[in-house]
Amino acid sequence: MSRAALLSLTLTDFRSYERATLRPDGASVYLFGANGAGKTNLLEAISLLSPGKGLRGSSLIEVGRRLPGEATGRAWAVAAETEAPQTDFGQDEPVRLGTGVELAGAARRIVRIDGETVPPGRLADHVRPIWLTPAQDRLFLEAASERRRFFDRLVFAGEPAHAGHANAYDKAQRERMRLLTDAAESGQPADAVWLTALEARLGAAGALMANARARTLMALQAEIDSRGDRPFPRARLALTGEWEKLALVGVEIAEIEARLAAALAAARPRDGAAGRALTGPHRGDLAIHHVDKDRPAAECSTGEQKALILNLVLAQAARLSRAKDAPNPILLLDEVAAHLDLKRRAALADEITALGLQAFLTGTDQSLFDHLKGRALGVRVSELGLTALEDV
Ligand SMILES: Nc1ncnc2c1ncn2[C@@H]1O[C@H](COP(=O)(O)OP(=O)(O)OP(=O)(O)O)[C@@H](O)[C@H]1O
Repeated sequence: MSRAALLSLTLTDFRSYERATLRPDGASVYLFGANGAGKTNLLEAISLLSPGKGLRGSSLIEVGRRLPGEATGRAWAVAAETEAPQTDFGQDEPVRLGTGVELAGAARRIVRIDGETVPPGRLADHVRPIWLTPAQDRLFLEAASERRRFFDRLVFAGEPAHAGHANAYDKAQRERMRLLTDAAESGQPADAVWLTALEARLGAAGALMANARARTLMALQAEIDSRGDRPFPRARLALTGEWEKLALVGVEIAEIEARLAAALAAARPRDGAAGRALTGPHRGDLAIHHVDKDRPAAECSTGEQKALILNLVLAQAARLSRAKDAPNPILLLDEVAAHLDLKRRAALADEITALGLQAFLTGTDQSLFDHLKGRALGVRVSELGLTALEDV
């Protein structure tokens, strides 16, 4: 597989943009401009070239352009061209990707690849964005669910099937809880056959989730440990969930599946009374330890935490950039450079270049990207729109 980088990006009625086009032609891009100029909006548009709600987790109606006072956003579109995979027979024409809604207020977005409407999951065949945003500055203060979500995105970038398993798990979980809470409220027993079928589904999807997380964790840890002389803090990672722990010690997936289904069956009365399932892969946490400081990440400074998480993202990007059968990840780094000291900023620029990755970075000041000059496309974002510098 080739770099699978973006050649062009066009936004129509997306957030603050009536229409804007960016032509990175496969290069990395740094976007600079005043607060509120529209830098993050561009990264968000790229993040929507993958299944899900993008880097802000917004609903579809929020992203359509709205003038002040308008209640509903317009119909919007994000279109991109990516490099076609390099095959033994050479390189094909660029792939055309598109997403958006055709009617304002539509509940589902449409995804098209080369003009054909496809399920959003197919985007992962072409683009795999991984992002780091200011929202993740609070990662270690937030509930475990935020860290799981963050980690699951990294897992997903390497194993797109993970999202399907997580969705199947959530759906079965909601159905099971509805049965159990209805039974608890009515005093009538729940349909045991139906519950058993749902728990079998939860066992199967949950075991696959736990396994994928464990696999990614081990690969990430190996990647972090193997990358020596760098100015980014090394992390020691752990998954605290009981099902991930089983996967980490090598318990077979069929065994995890059977044990999870049995644990859920045994927990019916307890879960019904609590109104939520008290065991399963929706419960664990990602623990990150700063190796050199020998402290949990939560006890580190804001800058150290940012550098730890960035190092995690870079490790995953480095791993995936070597994968033969998947597109390279595209890094979306929102306001990351401003948190890094000079040495780390230089190292980040060198690493993006050395890995041959396409990255999109934002910051208020052009000088934050001095190390990327000549190696990336600089774009000024202002009320005049996007103005590319000519220094690539
Ligand atoms: N649906 C929308 N329609 C029109 N404008 C929107 C919409 N959603 C957000 N905006 C506008 O987009 C702007 C925010 O853009 P963005 O978050 O990309 O800024 P930024 O350049 O990343 O700023 P900062 O440096 O402060 O992070 C705001 O002015 C906001 O009002």
